[in-house]
Amino acid sequence: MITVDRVSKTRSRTRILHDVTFEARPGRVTGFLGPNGAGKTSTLRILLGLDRPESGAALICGRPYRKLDRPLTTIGALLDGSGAHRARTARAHLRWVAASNGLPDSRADEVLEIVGLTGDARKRAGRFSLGMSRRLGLATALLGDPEVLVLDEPVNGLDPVGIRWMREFLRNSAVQGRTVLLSSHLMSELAEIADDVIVIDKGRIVARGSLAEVTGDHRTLEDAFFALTATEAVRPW
Ligand SMILES: Nc1ncnc2c1ncn2[C@@H]1O[C@H](COP(=O)(O)OP(=O)(O)OP(=O)(O)O)[C@@H](O)[C@H]1O
Repeated sequence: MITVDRVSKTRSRTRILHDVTFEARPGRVTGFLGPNGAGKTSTLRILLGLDRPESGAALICGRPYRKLDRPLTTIGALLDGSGAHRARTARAHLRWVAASNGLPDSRADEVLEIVGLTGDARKRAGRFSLGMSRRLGLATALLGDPEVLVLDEPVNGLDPVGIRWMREFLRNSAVQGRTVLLSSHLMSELAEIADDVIVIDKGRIVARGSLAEVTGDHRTLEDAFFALTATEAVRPW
């Protein structure tokens, strides 16, 4: 369970988050949708303890990130990149992160298998393609078998096979009872995968609810989004 309660943040004298409030529940994929610069990454960074809110609270299973004991066992996060040093092999990276959270070495091979990287365990992270790096990042997030997964733009740059794999993986994670929160500016992608949707625009939550509730009477989530944010769709020539 993720609870974000009236989180505000100012950067360079500009308020970038205004009383951001939402929940992401177990067993559901929650899509965090907004245009470039809306405040998605800033919100996720606060949730993951990488930044502090000015006011309000972002809680994971009832606690702020910094109060979690062995955080990897509660929450796994995928931000940009795999987080691995280029010269380290995939397995060495995973063993190093596992050790830092008191997890056994054997977990490294287990998560490599889950993400389909068993055959690349001895390859250096610097030689991984974008799709492989994304899988390695996900493997790292899964080390502690966490009940919450947070992913920032997880399908960005992936090919159709990678997108489908990621979509199925996230759906299965929710079916297993995990809380899955993913950010995206890709509306059609979110409509494919999300049970619940939170829409953020210019640092404010402008809609939240099930996919059907947020889509409302509009034909698609994209149409609903443009109506909610009153953004002029860029017309083709
Ligand atoms: N370090 C910083 N200093 C000043 N402003 C910042 C900083 N980081 C982010 N911002 C501003 O905060 C706002 C929200 O940025 P954020 O990266 O959270 O958006 P986003 O929704 O994740 O966008 P994108 O889809 O492009 O990743 C933007 O206006 C951005 O310019």
